[in-house]
Amino acid sequence: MLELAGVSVRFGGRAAVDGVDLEVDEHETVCLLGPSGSGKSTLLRVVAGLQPVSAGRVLLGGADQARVPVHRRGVGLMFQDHQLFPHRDVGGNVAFGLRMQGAARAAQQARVAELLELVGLPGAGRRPVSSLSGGEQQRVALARALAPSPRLLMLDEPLGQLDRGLRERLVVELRELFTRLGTTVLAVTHDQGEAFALADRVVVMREGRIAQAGTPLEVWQRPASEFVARFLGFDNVVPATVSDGSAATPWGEVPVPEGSPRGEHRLLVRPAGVRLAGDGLACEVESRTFRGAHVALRLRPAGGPALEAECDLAGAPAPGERVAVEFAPSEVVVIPASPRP
Ligand SMILES: Nc1ncnc2c1ncn2[C@@H]1O[C@H](COP(=O)(O)OP(=O)(O)OP(=O)(O)O)[C@@H](O)[C@H]1O
Repeated sequence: MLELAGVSVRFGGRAAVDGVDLEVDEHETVCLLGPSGSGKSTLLRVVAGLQPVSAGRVLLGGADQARVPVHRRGVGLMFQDHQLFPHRDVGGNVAFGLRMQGAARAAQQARVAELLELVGLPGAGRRPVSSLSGGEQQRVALARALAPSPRLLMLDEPLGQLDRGLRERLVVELRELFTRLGTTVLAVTHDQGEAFALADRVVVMREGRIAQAGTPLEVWQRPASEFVARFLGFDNVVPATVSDGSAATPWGEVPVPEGSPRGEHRLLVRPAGVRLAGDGLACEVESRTFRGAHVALRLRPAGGPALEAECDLAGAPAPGERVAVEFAPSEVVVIPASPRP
């Protein structure tokens, strides 16, 4: 459906997007994820035709888009601030793309009603936009983007402004909706929770390049680099010398999964793999945070950097207490040393 080949965008001397190759299949939802300034929005604007490339090609349905203007690309756009037209009612907003397409009035009305039904706002066509809550405005913006049946829907921080609870609900709704409609989606977010909940595939960006692409599970289970691991919020990363079955680290010997590459690498231990034990690495509890079903501990070990651990609510040690921990190899990932990213 969408293919980017060697796409670069330079502003002055700096590459905001640097030689990106990316494919999005029909019916697939791909989320671009990355820190601020990593080039996500620029890439989206390139696909939409709002940003010329310095190098590379953009193909939609196999056709080069170099000379195709924005309104002929057949892509739908929904931005963070959803930019509804304040002087039009809900129906007028949703009908916008249909008017642009020159659809007949009756067809517009039928499609608007269908879309409002779809996004959970049946019969809201006459309401003024100003009377809607943030979440409702988001739904209207989505209905407006979907109304002309774009072959590719692009979302830039679609839930950016909303509070967390609402975002978590909407992201589930979006996913269900896209699955049901078979929409092809390219979305941008800097929130990994959102990306992982929404996407069939996530693409982690760093300084204009792809640091890792894979299913949410693949990326979560096997971050390709220390950058990706830390971006996902995993802070237990240390240098390690891996030999058969275990690794020498600043925390002492840590068991590693079978088949881990030997040699000088980085080692990640997910917090769930740092377990309180009768015997093991001596640590002092620096802090504990209740996180619903478990407690997150920050530990100061006798040697090496701080460790994040998880334990049950019952019997969670208090700050200042001394504990011992051992490592569960199933939660250990050896990250092969490689040049950037
Ligand atoms: N029109 C422009 N002129 C000059 N520099 C730009 C322009 N647009 C973007 N940039 C720069 O390109 C880089 C990538 O920006 P971009 O907005 O694509 O990042 P992003 O990953 O979407 O960030 P955010 O999450 O903050 O929106 C940034 O360093 C930005 O300052």
